Amino acid sequence: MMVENNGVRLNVQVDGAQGPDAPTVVFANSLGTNLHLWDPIMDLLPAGPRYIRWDKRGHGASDVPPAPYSMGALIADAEAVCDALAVRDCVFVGLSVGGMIAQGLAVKRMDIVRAMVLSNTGAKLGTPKLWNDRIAAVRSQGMAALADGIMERWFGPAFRKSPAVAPWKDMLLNTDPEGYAGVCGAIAGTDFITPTSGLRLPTMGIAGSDDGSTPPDLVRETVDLIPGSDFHIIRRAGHLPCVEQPQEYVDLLAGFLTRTGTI
Ligand SMILES: O=C(O)CCC(=O)CC(=O)O
Repeated sequence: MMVENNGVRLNVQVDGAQGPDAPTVVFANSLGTNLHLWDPIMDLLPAGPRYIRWDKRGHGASDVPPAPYSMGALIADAEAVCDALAVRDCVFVGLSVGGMIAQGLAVKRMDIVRAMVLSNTGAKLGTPKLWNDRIAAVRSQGMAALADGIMERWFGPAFRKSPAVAPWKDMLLNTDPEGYAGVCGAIAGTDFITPTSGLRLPTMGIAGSDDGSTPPDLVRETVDLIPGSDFHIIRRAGHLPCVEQPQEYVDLLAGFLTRTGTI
């Protein structure tokens, strides 16, 4: 289905239970990926909840407005998706920039987010210079010039050398450079350290031992801003542990859904 936010159409997929009465888990994906990032875990997730995911603006089958995007716009997109599907009290799982969206949405809409999973993310990612250099590179050279470096940060060495890496590299290469640059702009302008420090909700952090984008210490420092949070490292995984170690990822999610009374 398509959901519109301020003239931008967002591609949304709902799996599992249908309808707002079921406990709901919402997934927000990372830069250069689309909602199929979550495909490897979908069949492993516990039955019962409604599972919602969408393509961020500029990614997948969603519209590609001109770059740059603001983090406020990405959060408003998440809000529009959740409101269109009458989501209340969900568990919001955000990976990387998706985890920034989780933090921003939790600050803005506690009625939507009851608990969150901050996966491979931070309250602040990199520096404005890093993102502005990335925008300049994608604009002048396209996605292909960035792809090998990104694969090194996304995946551990064994996965990177295996044939399994090909569809994920294709997903990146098929990302619209305008959409990619747009989301880089949103990350460049975001520092959630102060707002996230004020959050009080059940939170679990997940990191990948080989993550070259958001290393374990960054994820740990971020979830430590929220009292009572817990933190887990998945071994033999990089920036996208839901792809590299799907069963371990689901085991952590299922444990969190149980602890938060979602299932
Ligand atoms: O993955 C994200 O959403 C942002 C972090 C990043 O830069 C990933 C990468 O290394 O390309």
